Amino acid sequence: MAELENQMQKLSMSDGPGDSPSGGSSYRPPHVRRGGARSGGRGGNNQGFDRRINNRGNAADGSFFGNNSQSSSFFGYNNRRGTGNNGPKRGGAGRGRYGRFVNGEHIPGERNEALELELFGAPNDPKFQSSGINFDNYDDIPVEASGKDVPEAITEFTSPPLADLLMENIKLAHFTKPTPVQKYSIPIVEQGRDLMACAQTGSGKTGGFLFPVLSESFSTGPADLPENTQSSYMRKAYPTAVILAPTRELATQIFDEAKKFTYRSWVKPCVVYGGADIRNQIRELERGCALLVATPGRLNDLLERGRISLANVKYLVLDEADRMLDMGFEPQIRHIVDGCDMPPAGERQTLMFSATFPDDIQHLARDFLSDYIFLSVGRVGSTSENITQHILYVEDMDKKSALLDLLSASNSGLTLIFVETKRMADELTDFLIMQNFRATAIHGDRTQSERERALHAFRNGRADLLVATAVAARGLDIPNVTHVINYDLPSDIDDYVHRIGRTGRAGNTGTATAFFNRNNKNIAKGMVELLTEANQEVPNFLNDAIRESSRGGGGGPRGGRSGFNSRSNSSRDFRRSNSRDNFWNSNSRSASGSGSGAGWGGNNAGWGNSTSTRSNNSNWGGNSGASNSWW
Ligand SMILES: Nc1ncnc2c1ncn2[C@@H]1O[C@H](COP(=O)(O)OP(=O)(O)OP(=O)(O)O)[C@@H](O)[C@H]1O
Repeated sequence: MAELENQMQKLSMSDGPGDSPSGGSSYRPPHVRRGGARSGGRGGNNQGFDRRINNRGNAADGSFFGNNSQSSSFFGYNNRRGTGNNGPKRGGAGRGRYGRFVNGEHIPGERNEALELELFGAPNDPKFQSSGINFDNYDDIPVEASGKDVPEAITEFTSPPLADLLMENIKLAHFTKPTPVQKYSIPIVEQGRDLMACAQTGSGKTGGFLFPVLSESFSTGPADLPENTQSSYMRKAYPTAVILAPTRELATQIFDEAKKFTYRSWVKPCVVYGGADIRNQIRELERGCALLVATPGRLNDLLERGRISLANVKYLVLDEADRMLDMGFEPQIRHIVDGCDMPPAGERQTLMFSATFPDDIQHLARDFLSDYIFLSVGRVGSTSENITQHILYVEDMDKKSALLDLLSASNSGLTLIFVETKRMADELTDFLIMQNFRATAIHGDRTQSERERALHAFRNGRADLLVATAVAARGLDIPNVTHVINYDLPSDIDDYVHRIGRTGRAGNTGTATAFFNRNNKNIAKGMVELLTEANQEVPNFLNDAIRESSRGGGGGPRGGRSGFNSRSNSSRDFRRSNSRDNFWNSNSRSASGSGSGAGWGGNNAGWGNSTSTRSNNSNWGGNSGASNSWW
């Protein structure tokens, strides 16, 4: 990484005159600077980590292209995973590992060493994310929790409030203490409240919803099946918890996390997503499903086929809700929440999690959440200081050379390269392979098995470069990603936040480099705000670009949802801005460090009015369409 930092210095903006907006800080390709010698690929052995080879399904090295990673990620270990040489007997890793809930008591399944190794890894196994040197710094991030009667945060993982079995599983995962979002979410959910939580990328939001939901489920056991269910000729799944996620990869990843923390419990997790064989998913659902992770489209499909009922749902989690709406899942989500048999807000608990919450998404919360607590760890949409950000001025035609320079300077860890189009992802991957780099690609035009193989290769380090479109921007937690390169910047600053958040996770450090030029003027302002806030260097050309934009200099598309040239305005709970409701005279907590949650505001005077505001929510689904243009 130090070498990379040095190389960054060499790519300094003051290299010489150019045609950047500031007139003197453009990137100079190597062939101009030093006579055209191109840097060779890391590894330099052209092992053919090629999407074309992937397409042929023809294992060049026989190690990963040939295997069917799909089966391991979807079916779960209880029926497909190999038993290995020293593996368990049939039934050891199979159904015997599940616990039971008998007469109000949770009886955990047997322990199984081989399965534990598979789920939790050996200590220091690089395939499993371990917390980094800056993990404790999360405690310094200011936390604000607003809403009525915000519960006191916990400071440690303890039982109570967490169920004993969950504590054991948390220990197996080598988690020693909760992250800020977990410190708050655990008591909030335990007390039956709804939650909208915003915390920086890589700061443990998945545990933030899984821990309390599982802990409660372990303690309360399965819900009774609704009446008349036995008469159906089809076996339906009646999950108690439903987690919606925008992409198949993220759904799979949440499922994998759920497998860890449900280990030996009565809670059987399942995952369903599009692009995979629905019959296999149905078969798996028929074996029972207490916690369902799903992408909205596939869940709708299964609901329409009568394979799932939502009548027993106690917990609904919307992970990366803003992205789901961006992707056009709005009608499906509304149908799932409002048009089927799910209990209404107030009778279920609803949790929304993301690192960014634009205002329009916060308004959505009015429809889905009831009397919720808004939690923000740091400023909404901020980036982690664990990520060192570099912005280089690079014209489009010089990007390939600049990329080669960067790659030749970094020789450890995995690098994720974001581009805007699927075509560009393929083109750049081909280019990198030609340069002897071990690259693969992930984007929406690849088949599901190709996408899974690409991710698998990247996770295992067999391909150390992954060229990706926005499909990989959200939520993916891949250990040892040390560098994220925005070869093409996104047009929405929130997308930039999520993309660079693939590095610098769980207290680890990482580097993010972006190629900026006139076409990206629309996010210059947002970037300056982000960089300043995260104590990063702000190059002059960004300020020049802002000035040029404000003079109406044109160029580049308009900004994303956040609006032209600016970041999302949602730095806090949007209900606060509704001063007529007198909403925020109420009880909030603001804390950092110990999470002790000193009172903020401190009086409850506002709740007469705010209660009436919330009571409108009982009509959600009825009039919300009219009042909320987002839908
Ligand atoms: N309490 C903890 N102690 C140590 N590591 C943790 C803890 N909680 C989560 N982690 C690890 O931190 C990493 C990031 O967690 P997670 O993927 O939940 O982040 P996130 O906030 O959801 O990120 P994103 O916004 O990108 O989705 C994971 O590898 C997870 O295993």
